[in-house]
This record gives sequence, structure tokens and C-alpha cells, in this order.
Amino acid sequence: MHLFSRLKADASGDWASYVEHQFVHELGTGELPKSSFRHYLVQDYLFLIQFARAYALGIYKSPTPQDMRQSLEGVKAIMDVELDLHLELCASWGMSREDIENAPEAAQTIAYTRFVLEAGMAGDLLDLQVALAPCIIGYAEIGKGLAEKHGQTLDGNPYKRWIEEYSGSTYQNLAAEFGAWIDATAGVYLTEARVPRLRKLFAKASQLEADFWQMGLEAS
Ligand SMILES: Cc1ncc(C[n+]2csc(CCO)c2C)c(N)n1
Repeated sequence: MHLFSRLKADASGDWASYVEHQFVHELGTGELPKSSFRHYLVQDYLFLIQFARAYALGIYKSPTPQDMRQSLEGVKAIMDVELDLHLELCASWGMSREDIENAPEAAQTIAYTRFVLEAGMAGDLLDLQVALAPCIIGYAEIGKGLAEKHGQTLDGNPYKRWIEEYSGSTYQNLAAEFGAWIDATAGVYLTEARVPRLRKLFAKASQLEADFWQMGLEAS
């Protein structure tokens, strides 16, 4: 079994509370309060900045030049594409770059991003990838699920663009590539003795994703 599928099965409760969170359901139906989405968007921008640092740490922790390149592509994808897309989305929701960059990081944003960075600093590339996996692969699963369930009724849904972004082939391919990259690293580094710690990292990251959604809901 692929490492990701195994970890997901082992953390099925935490995984479900993340990918089936009420915030996700309300994105699909369009019922999510707009104030919740705005708060989420700003925090997600701040989240992605820290995420770029985590990929940069991945360069440092890479055992091979191929792994370095994968991590570098992650940094570039965020710095050159993802952050601009986010600013565009924020602008369409009435928020400027200044609004966003001057916003304080919420406790949930700090908790999640620093957990991922610490997992990578204390461990090796595999620890870092496992801490990153719920985030990258989870959004692909959420986007795909929402498109399958609500794809016919998205016209008029204010979150249509968000759903299309994560259900679209570009993001789906990125997530699939990340899954393959973890498997390749696991082929080199994984031993059974490491599984309990990897399980813990994966479950914690899934819980912190659910907390991130909850933060959005509570901002309404
Ligand atoms: C809380 C939160 N979790 C996951 C993602 C998805 N995601 C993580 S990194 C990245 C950029 C591409 O590597 C994207 C889209 C997010 N945006 N916010």
C-alpha cells in the first residue's frame, strides 16, 4: 500500500473531520458566510508564506538533487503563482495586498505552520513530507469531492472559483505528483520503526487542518 493511503487509513477519524468539515460542506452548497471565507482567505495567504518556507526547508533536507528540485518547484509554485492567485481572489473579495500582508497571523495559522516547520527541522525529508501531505493531498480530495457532488449546481455559488481551482487538473496533478514523491522517499527512508511517529505527524496535521476550517467558521 502507498504510504499516504496507509497513513490516511490509520488516521481515518481525524481525516474525516478535516475533509468532511462543515466549512467544506458549506463551500459546496454556497451557504458559507462570506465573512468566514474572507477570514479564511487572508489567513490562507499568511499560511502559504510559511508553507513556502517549509518547501525551502525541504531543499535543505533533500538527500538528492532530484529531491532538491522537487522542493524548489514547490517554493516557486507558491512564490510565483499561488500567492498572486490568492491576491487576485482576495481582490475580488474586496481585500487589498496591504489588508492581507498587515493582517496578524491567527493562533490556528501559527499552530499549523510552525508545527510543519518543526516536524521538518527535527526530522528528515520524509517527516517533512508526511507533515505536508494532508494539506496538499487533502485539498485535492476536497476539491474533487465538491466538484463531483455540486459540479452541476455551481453557477451562482460564490465559491465556484475556489472549487474549480482545487478540482482542476493542474492542482489534481500537483497533488498526485506529491503522492508519488512521498512514495519515492519512503522507498529510501521508511522502516517499520518509523511508522508510529509518522502516524502521529499525519494525524496532527489533519487535526490542524480541521482547526483551520473551524477558525473560518467561527469568524462569521
Ligand atoms: C490551510 C491550507 N491547507 C492546504 C492548502 C492547499 N495548498 C497547500 S500548498 C499549496 C500550494 C501548491 O503547492 C496549496 C494550494 C491551502 N491553500 N491552505
